[in-house]
Amino acid sequence: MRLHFTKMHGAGNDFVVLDATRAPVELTPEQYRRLGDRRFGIGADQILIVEKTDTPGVDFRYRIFNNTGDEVEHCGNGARCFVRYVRSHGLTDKDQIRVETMNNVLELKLQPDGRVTVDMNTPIFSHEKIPFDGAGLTPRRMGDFEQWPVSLGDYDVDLAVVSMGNPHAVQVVVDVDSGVVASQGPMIEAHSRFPRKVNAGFMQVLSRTHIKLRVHERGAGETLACGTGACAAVVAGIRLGLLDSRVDVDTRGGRLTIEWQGGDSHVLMTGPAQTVFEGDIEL
Ligand SMILES: N[C@H](CCC[C@H](N)C(=O)O)C(=O)O
Repeated sequence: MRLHFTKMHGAGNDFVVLDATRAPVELTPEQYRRLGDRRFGIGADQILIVEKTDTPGVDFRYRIFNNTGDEVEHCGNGARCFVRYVRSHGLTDKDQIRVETMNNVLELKLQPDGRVTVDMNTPIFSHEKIPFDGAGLTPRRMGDFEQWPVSLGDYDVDLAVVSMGNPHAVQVVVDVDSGVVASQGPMIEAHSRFPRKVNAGFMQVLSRTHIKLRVHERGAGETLACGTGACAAVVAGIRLGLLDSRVDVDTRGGRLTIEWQGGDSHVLMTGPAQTVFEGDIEL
């Protein structure tokens, strides 16, 4: 099967984007893995599928597959690339579109400076919905939030847990470049207290309006940036009393800006979205 694709990235989190608006794209997990493979395929953290939808008030459907082949609920950096893609491929002439994912509807807006703002909806804190099993743990209360002492064997890590539609465990660390991402990321990702695994975020607070963030992503390993991870880290940092309502997030791939007014307000994420090349692949 010959597939036309577009290679894109949002702050270094990279994607293969496939257009399924004219004909359905139904691939096997092995074929998604091949597309994401940096040696035997194109190479990407995630594969994004653009589909039509007949849901009233919604412009497109947005499906996301990690490069391990599993379909997931959300991808923030991918959402920014999504709107860049549909505009540049003539699938819409709107500057603001609404797209539905597995469990969400997002508003995506192209900004005059070329960046994209995504309304990421409200964060989810219910342990049942994250999902997170905190049974038997005594959380440390900080601000109006909790840090949960999850055991990694011979030591505990203090995790703030939140979902942006996909699960995140955020740890406040003194230095994101101290090696903790490589040593702790895989253990947290696969920890039994996260029944559907989890994206493991490591946040270094530089000021109340500026953090450094590295994320070991569920089903992709460490990525150069994680959009939902940046939202989760800022939401957790605000509730822990460490951050103000608008924060610049420096990731290894670029800068994202996250805004959240607390409560039931929506999280807004603004950042870059770039097309790298187009091509065809024989699967
Ligand atoms: N690895 C994530 C999906 C991609 C999220 C990330 N690339 C983003 O920008 O939000 C998960 O399994 O939930």
